[in-house]
Amino acid sequence: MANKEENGDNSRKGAPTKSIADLFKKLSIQEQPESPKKDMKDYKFWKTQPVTKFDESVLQEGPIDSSKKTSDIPKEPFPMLPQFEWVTLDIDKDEEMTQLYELLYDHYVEDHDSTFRFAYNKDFFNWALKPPGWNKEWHLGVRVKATKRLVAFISGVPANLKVRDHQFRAVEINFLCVHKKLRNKRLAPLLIKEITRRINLCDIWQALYTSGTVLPSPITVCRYAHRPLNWEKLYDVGFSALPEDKTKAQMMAKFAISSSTKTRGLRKMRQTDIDAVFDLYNRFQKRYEVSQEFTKEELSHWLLGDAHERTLSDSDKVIMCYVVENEDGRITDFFSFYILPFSVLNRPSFTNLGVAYLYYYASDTASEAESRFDSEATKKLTKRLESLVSDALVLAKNVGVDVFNALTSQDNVLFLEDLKFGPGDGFLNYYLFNYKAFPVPGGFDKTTNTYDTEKRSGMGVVML
Ligand SMILES: CCCCCCCCCCCCCC(=O)SCCNC(=O)CCNC(=O)[C@H](O)C(C)(C)COP(=O)(O)OP(=O)(O)OC[C@H]1O[C@@H](n2cnc3c(N)ncnc32)[C@H](O)[C@@H]1OP(=O)(O)O
Repeated sequence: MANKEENGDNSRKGAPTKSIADLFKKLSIQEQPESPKKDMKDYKFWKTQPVTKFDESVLQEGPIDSSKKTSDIPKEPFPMLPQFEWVTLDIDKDEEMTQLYELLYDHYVEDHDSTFRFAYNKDFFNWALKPPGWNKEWHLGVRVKATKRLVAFISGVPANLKVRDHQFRAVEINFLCVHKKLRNKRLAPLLIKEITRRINLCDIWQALYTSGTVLPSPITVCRYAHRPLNWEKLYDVGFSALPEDKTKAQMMAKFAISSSTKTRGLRKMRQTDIDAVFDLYNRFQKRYEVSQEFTKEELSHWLLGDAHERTLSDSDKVIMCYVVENEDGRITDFFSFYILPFSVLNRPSFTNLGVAYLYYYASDTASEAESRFDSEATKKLTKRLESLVSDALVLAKNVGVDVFNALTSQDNVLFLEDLKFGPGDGFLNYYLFNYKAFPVPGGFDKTTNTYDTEKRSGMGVVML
C-alpha cells in the first residue's frame, strides 16, 4: 500500500510543499471523521431539520416526517436579507453559466494558498446539472440586489434512490457555495430551506448529499484514495513530494503506467450498448445497500454525456465510459471515470493538472454467486476489477490525467492497494435528508486505519 511517505507527506526534499492527500484535504473535499463535532443543541439550523440526530439509534428505516403534502408548502420563496435577492439561474444562457463558473471557481474550494483550483467548465456543469428531468428551479442562486452579482448557489438534480429494499424519489444536492465575504451570515441555511421548498413543491421529500463537514448524521463515511499517474508532473507542480529515502527515478518507476490497455474486447461505450449496460448496472448495483435506480435515458446521460459532450474530443471530455465485449458480442463489463481538472496558479510551466474520479462500473464476473461476500466470487471479482481499473488508469493517462482518485465506496477496496492508490488523509460523509437509515459500511476500518476488504462498502452511489 502506498503510504503517506510514499505520497510525499511530511518527509520533504526540495521545493514541493503539498502532497496529494494534503491537497485534497485542503480543498475541503474531506475532513477527518473524528473532527470535533458540536453538540446537537449547537446545530442551530440542523436541529430543526428532519435528519437523524447524532445520538439517535435507528430502529426502523424510513421517512422521518411524512406528514406534509405539497398543498402545505408555501408558494412564495423564503424572505431574503434586504440587500440580496433570489435568482433561478438559467445555465442555458452563457452569461449565467459564466457567473456560476466564476462563483465556484473563486469560492467553492479552500486551497489556503490558492495554488490549485477546480477548473470547472461549461461542459462539466451541463453534465452535472442537466440530467434528464432536471429542473431549472433547482439551480438556485442569490444575487446582490444593487449589482446583480451572484454570491451564493445550491443545486439539486432528480434521483431515484434505493436504500436496501425501499425505493423512493429524491434529489441529489450539490455545489452549495457562499461567497467568502458573506460567510457565517446564515445564508447557507436559507439556501437549504428555499431549495427544500422548491423540491417539496414537486412532491419530493428526500435528498442525498455529501460533505466534508460533519453534520447530523452521516449514514456512511468513505475515504478518498489517490493514484499518481504522472508522478514527475505532480512533483514539479508541488503536488507530491519526494520521500527522503527515494530518488525521483524510483518514484516514477513505482507509479509507471503501461501505454496500452490489456483487456481483450475493451472499447468505448456506444449508445447502442445501453440495454446491455443498463442490465449489467442493475445486477451489479443490487449488491449494495444504497444505490441509484436510473432509467436508461438517465444512465446514458451519466455514462455518455449529453449530445454536445458526445461530439467532444477525448481530451475535452468530462465523462468517459468503456465496455468489454466478448467474442460472442456480449457486454460483460463496463467502467467509467469523470474528469475535473485543477488550474495551477503561479507555476509558469503548467497551467492545468488532470484529475479523474472513478465513477460507476459493473462486471458479470462472479455475478452468479449467491452472496457478494462468497470467497471464490470475491477472488474472481478482485482479479477482474484489478484488470479493468488498471486499464482505466491507462486510458486516463492517455487523455492527460495526472492523478486518479477513488473512494472506498462500491467494491473499490478490492483493488485500491494493489493498484497503488495511496489512502488520502480525508473522508467524505454521506447524508440522507428526511430518511432514517441504518449505518452503511464505508469501506475502511477506523480502528486499524486500513481498507476494509472484509465488509467493503455498502455505498453504491457515486456523487460528483
Ligand atoms: C427534500 C429536498 C431536501 C433538499 C435539501 C437537503 C439538504 C442539503 C444540505 C446541503 C448539502 C450541501 C452539499 C454540498 O454542496 S457540500 C459542499 C459545501 N461547499 C463548500 O464547502 C464550499 C466552500 N464553503 C462555503 O461556501 C460555505 O462555507 C458553506 C456554503 C458550506 C456554508 O456557509 P457558511 O460557512 O457561510 O455558513 P452559514 O453561516 O451560512 O451557515 C451555517 C450553517 O450551515 C451549516 N453548514 C456548513 N457547511 C455545510 C454543508 N456543507 N452542508 C450543509 N450545511 C452546512 C452549518 O453547520 C451551520 O448550521 P448549524 O450548525 O447552525 O445547524
